[in-house]
Amino acid sequence: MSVAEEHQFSKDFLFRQLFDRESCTYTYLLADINTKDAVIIDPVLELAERDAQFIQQQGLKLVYCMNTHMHADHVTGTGKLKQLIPGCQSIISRSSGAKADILLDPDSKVKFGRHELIAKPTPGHTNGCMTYISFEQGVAFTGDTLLIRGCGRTDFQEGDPETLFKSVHREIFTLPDNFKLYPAHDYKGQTVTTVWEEKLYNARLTKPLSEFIDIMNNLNLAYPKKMDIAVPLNKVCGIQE
Ligand SMILES: N[C@@H](CCC(=O)N[C@@H](CSS)C(=O)NCC(=O)O)C(=O)O
Ligand SMILES: [Fe+2]
Repeated sequence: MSVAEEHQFSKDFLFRQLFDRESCTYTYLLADINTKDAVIIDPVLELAERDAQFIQQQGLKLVYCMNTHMHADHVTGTGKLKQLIPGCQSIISRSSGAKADILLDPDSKVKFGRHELIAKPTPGHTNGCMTYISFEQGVAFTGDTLLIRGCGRTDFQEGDPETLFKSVHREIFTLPDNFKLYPAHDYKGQTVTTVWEEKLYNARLTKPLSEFIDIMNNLNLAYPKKMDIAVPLNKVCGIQE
């Protein structure tokens, strides 16, 4: 497998990767180009107006605001987008413990136009982490479970290294090699990876489980600056009027 053989999006699938410079969060806008039905994954509060404007400019109808997990480092833009775009519904996993219009169970499908995302539980960074997969488009949105050449930390919320390792090996590394992986964050300017690349080059997840656990238990990262504000707000999917 090489970069040239990456899975390509179909012509009626709109994909946009948006970025928040402050929290280094990636937000993804996906849509059915024919029906205009759209979903957004992991929006950021401070950029909700940017996202709403883009959705309006493209003539899209935002049906769902989805979160891969209950974020600890930024406030989700879900609540704000629901105010800006009436009718759109919030989505998160049931196992997150957060409140939302729709709570996803394992293998739940999120449909927009003729497209769909399948929710696969990938706990370990938090209990409620989901990876959203489009098998037709060959793409997975991994949240903080898998980051490019790394992975989400496991030292707060319900983090557990062994659970994360098993989630990735069960749900992500079993996908076809040419599937593209889009994470919720990148701190080095990387934008996308593939299953093949991560199985070969991921600095943490290519290690044996015992070594992985040791790495994760010794990251010594500072807690996210906004954690005390973000977690309670994200428990209700962002700001409420
Ligand atoms: N410095 C940032 C927080 C950075 C951080 O902790 N990132 C998380 C994802 S957001 S919950 C993470 O899992 N990082 C893994 C890693 O290896 O960096 C801030 O203050 O917001
Ligand atoms: Fe996170």
